[in-house]
Amino acid sequence: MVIEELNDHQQLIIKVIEQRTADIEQACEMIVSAIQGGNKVLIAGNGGSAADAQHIAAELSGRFVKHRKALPGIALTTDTSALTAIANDYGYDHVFSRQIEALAKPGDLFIGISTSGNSQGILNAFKTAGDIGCKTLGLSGWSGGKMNGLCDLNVIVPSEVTARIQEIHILIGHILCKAVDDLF
Ligand SMILES: O=C(CO)[C@@H](O)[C@H](O)[C@H](O)[C@H](O)COP(=O)(O)O
Ligand SMILES: [Zn+2]
Repeated sequence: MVIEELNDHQQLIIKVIEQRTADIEQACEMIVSAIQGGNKVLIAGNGGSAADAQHIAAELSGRFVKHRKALPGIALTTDTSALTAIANDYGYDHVFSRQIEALAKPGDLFIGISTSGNSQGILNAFKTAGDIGCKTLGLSGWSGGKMNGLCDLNVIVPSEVTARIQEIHILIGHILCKAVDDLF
């Protein structure tokens, strides 16, 4: 079992290198240009992708590898008061879009993470972020799901296995953080 899992991961990395390098480079340009322009990066996802959102945000406000100034990365998955109030009063599908309505400004970058590309809360968040004039970056899997067409760039990990997709998402997250570190 273990060697099969490791081999699956390795095969997927090879596919990502072959098929998605240009998209990941474009995603790096999006985050670099948002940060250079003095904008915020807002990030959201469910379950393991919520953890990814927090992980990436913390590496912006804290640090990734090198010491540099603190940067505005905010995960929309951490404020349990906001999450529970919005879910209770408006429905779970609004937990991210409502926070975006409250916090986002034109030029900010919203990163929505969904392995299926179909989580309604993330889809609503893309619609609201786009309406406000944010740049929008998706990290997804399968064929991109309903996130296709809802974000400026949807980086689709070519797999149908949630765990494998998530493993590549955090790799992409670290590459985005490296691109930001390289600015300083
Ligand atoms: O981490 C895992 C599975 O590896 C789960 O927690 C997973 O993130 C959850 O089932 C999510 O709700 C899946 O949502 P999504 O990626 O399709 O948007
Ligand atoms: Zn997981």
